[in-house]
Amino acid sequence: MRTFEVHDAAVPEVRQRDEGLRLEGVTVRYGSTTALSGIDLSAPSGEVLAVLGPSGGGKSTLLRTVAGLEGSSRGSVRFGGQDLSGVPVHRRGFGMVFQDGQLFGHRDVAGNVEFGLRMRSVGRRERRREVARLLELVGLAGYQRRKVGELSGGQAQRVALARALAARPRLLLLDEPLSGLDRMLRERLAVDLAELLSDSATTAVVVTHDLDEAFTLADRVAVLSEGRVLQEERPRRLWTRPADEEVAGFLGCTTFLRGRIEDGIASCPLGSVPCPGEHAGEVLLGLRATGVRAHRSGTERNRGARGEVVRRSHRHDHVRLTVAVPELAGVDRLEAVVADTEVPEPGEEVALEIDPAGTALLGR
Ligand SMILES: Nc1ncnc2c1ncn2[C@@H]1O[C@H](COP(=O)(O)OP(=O)(O)OP(=O)(O)O)[C@@H](O)[C@H]1O
Repeated sequence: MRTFEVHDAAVPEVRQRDEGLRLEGVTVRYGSTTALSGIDLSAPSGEVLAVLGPSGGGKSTLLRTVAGLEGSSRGSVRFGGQDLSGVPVHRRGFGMVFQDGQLFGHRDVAGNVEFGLRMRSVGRRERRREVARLLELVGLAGYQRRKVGELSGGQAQRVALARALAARPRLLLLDEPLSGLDRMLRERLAVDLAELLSDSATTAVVVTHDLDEAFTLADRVAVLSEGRVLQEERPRRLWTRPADEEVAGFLGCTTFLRGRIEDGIASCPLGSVPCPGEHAGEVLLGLRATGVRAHRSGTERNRGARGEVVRRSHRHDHVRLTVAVPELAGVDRLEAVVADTEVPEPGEEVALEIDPAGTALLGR
């Protein structure tokens, strides 16, 4: 059985009026499993908060809690200053798109999208125009009369998204909204959706484990793991200044090197990274694969560290290498990238240099 605990904090009503969504101290348990533990999070009015994290971290539970699907909240989930405890799902005025879509099977695509417009008492001609506009937005122009049962999983998900947007909810809750789509469509829709949310100043919470989705859509990103918020930040800042190795690891850093900052430059055995304004001292650098460039030794690009290629794998626009680095203290192997015009063989020696664009400074 699930228990739901909240610790109500006395925030003055005046300050909360335009605050959008605010969670304080939310704890949700399933029997002996604590799915959420003392969550403090907010999505200010008009902003998109992405909640990112590994599988089982509590993302869906968080969304369901905000939606009111978890039963009796007791006051620390608020929207626009209003305490939502006791407010049932259908009275919250929130739009939801969950992974399983949940379309009305007895209505066609237009009937589903139209539903939200009818709720807003939009006239017939305007409804038709709006349905067409929303279907075009989600890449389903002309699908009005298609039966819901004849849609692919990804198409159904897009209809669910159009239906939620049609209702112009005061808060939009999206659970992996683009996960069922192929890469091209996902990228296009993420950009369109970001634009739409921003133009309509919609407040939204997007739950995802996809970094691109989170960073395209969000004004702020929260990293949730094992029911706790590890860090909440503006996307760019989170990307370049993750709090610790766990967050950095989730954001793609695979190698960690000790370095030192002097005069706004962080130096480590692989090279240096400009970091203007950072105070001098020890630092831990997190390197993504794209933060280490490899060159065949014959090209003699630098006098930095060297390593031996252990493995290589072809990606769509570059080749990724696993490189053994006996010279580097504390690191056996690291991931590096190499241009696909100069791919070394396994066993070959490569020179390594740091690419600041793929690095992060931890704990700053
Ligand atoms: N109905 C349930 N009964 C018991 N435990 C549950 C239930 N739903 C979720 N949990 C547990 O709560 C924790 C958080 O689950 P949740 O589904 O919120 O994670 P998630 O981050 O959304 O995962 P995913 O990315 O895999 O969807 C997990 O440990 C999960 O096993």
